[in-house]
Amino acid sequence: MELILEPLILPSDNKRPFVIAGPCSAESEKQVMETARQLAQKGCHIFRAGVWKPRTKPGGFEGNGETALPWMKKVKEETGMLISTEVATPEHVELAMKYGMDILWVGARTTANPFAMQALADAMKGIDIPVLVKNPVNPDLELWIGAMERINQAGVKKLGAIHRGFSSYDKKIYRNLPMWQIPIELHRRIPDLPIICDPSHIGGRRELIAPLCQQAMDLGFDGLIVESHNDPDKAWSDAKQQVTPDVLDYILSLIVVRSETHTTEGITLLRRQIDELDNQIMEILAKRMRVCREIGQYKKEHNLTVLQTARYKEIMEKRGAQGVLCGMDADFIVKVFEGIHEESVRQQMEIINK
Ligand SMILES: C=C(O[C@@H]1C=C(C(=O)O)C=C[C@H]1O)C(=O)O
Repeated sequence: MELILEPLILPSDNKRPFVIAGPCSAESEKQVMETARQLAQKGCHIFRAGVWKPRTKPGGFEGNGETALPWMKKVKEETGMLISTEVATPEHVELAMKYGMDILWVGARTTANPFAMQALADAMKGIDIPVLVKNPVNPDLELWIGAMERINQAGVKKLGAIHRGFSSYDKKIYRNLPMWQIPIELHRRIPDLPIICDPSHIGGRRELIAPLCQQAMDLGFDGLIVESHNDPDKAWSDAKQQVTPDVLDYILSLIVVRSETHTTEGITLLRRQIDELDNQIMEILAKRMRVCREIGQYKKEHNLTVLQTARYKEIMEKRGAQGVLCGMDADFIVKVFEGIHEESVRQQMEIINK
């Protein structure tokens, strides 16, 4: 089904990105108000704080719940910022609305559960505020879109998606793997849906926030949601990935925002070159396949197997190394040649079985 969307019009000093900032959790009235005042002073227009916190294991701080909602309301009254929080159950939606929440978001663990999503969507019937849906924890684009469809069917048209990365067992640089190809594909499928990047949850570390914000801008994301705390090292949750309002302001001041639509003469000429080069790649590939078919004919006549592992291995190693010399990633070249080899084997199989 197609999403019926209305534009998300959120306050921002720039066309792009709009920025949502605030602590991971609303810990105390003092912490919420201090962080909010500092953020407002830096020109932030949308405040975030977790009121209900889904934690991996029991026993941790699970948020202050309804107690924190009057603090959020006070942020709005005192600073004029819009307020936003995560909702995971119908009760959360009801309470958030009761205290004047301006934006709701759905967390990754909830998005991953269709029953929870349907219950949330039913509770959202009749509300007219923006709802942002984080990607599910697993890299499943259909599940992400499905969650948004449920909310959209309930009548919520001001929708946005939040890319917060995907869980993996192997922890490498990132807390959650960015797998940028997934939000890129989401944008291709639903071009009018705003996509917001959450560098705090992708990176899991303060130092990664700036490069991730820049990457999101380079890919044309519409907004950012960043965790900011008045005293990050003492945060009750996600201490490592939060920055002070001051640091956040500095990070945002360094971001270069590029435009997607301003096509210049220069880029048109360069794209012509790309078309020409792609034509050459296609011709060369076709030539290579022709030679492979001849090899297939030879194999048929001499009763040889199509797959020649030693030769395949030699090609992969050589091309990988050549790719690196040409400034390309070895894994990328391996993928390209894996694809070429698969097609070459398929074509030879046709010949051998004729
Ligand atoms: C073309 C051949 O057949 C197969 C395809 C290869 C390729 O496309 O480069 C390499 C080895 C074989 O598995 C060959 O044996 O050389």
